[in-house]
Amino acid sequence: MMAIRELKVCLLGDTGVGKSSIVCRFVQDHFDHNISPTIGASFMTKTVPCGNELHKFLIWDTAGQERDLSGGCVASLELTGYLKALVETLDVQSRQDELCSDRREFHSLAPMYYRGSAAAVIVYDITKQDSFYTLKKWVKELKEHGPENIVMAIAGNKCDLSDIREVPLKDAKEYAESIGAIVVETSAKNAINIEELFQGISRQIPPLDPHENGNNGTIKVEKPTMQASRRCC
Ligand SMILES: Nc1nc2c(ncn2[C@@H]2O[C@H](COP(=O)(O)OP(=O)(O)OP(=O)(O)O)[C@@H](O)[C@H]2O)c(=O)[nH]1
Repeated sequence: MMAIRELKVCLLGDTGVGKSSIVCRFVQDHFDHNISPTIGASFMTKTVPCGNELHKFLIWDTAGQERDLSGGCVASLELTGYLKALVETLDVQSRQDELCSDRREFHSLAPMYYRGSAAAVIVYDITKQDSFYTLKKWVKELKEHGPENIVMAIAGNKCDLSDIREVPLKDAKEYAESIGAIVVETSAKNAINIEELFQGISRQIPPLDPHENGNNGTIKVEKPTMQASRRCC
């Protein structure tokens, strides 16, 4: 018998750094050169074994670019039944209505995605120094407003393009160490370190107390399963 734990994870970072591509590679082992920019946010799940537990990642992929939410709301509200339940819990619907009418920028929505998250994957593009500055802004925001014990994982994506790199790995490692984050260079395109990124997160999540009897939001299941809740591309 294994305990299944639901872990909310959000992806944050500049537009075009590859957040959706990382999720798509992790959940579906697929890469799309023509992937569309995210509007609002998208949601997927994947369950992976971790020691004596199963970690069911509830992954929120957020939009990196500020957009007019009057369009974004439509996409964001095309939700699965499961997601609807989650959204009701978070009271996202009423907040989105409010935000749509105000046409505020998407960053106002970000707290809904990192609130209650066990982990945040903050992504930058190793070929774009600016995306590393944006990453630092996200870290600052998480430190100030995010959950207290949130696991932070930094992904330096597009490492297949290291010949045009602008951000040295050393800089990312030093920064990650200074904030107590995991860091890994990834390539969603070439499937490099994507599994390892999420395994690293799993390892940072303290195991459940074996004496607890499943009344802490966990479910006992017979066998490990892998699943994706919907297509991302
Ligand atoms: N070479 C290379 N290109 C990548 C990689 N990951 C993503 N891309 C490309 O980068 C572009 C942006 O990828 P997305 O996954 O949409 O980026 P995003 O961060 O989700 O962007 P927003 O939705 O705007 O926030 C697409 O053309 C991808 O094909 C990678 O590892 N290597």
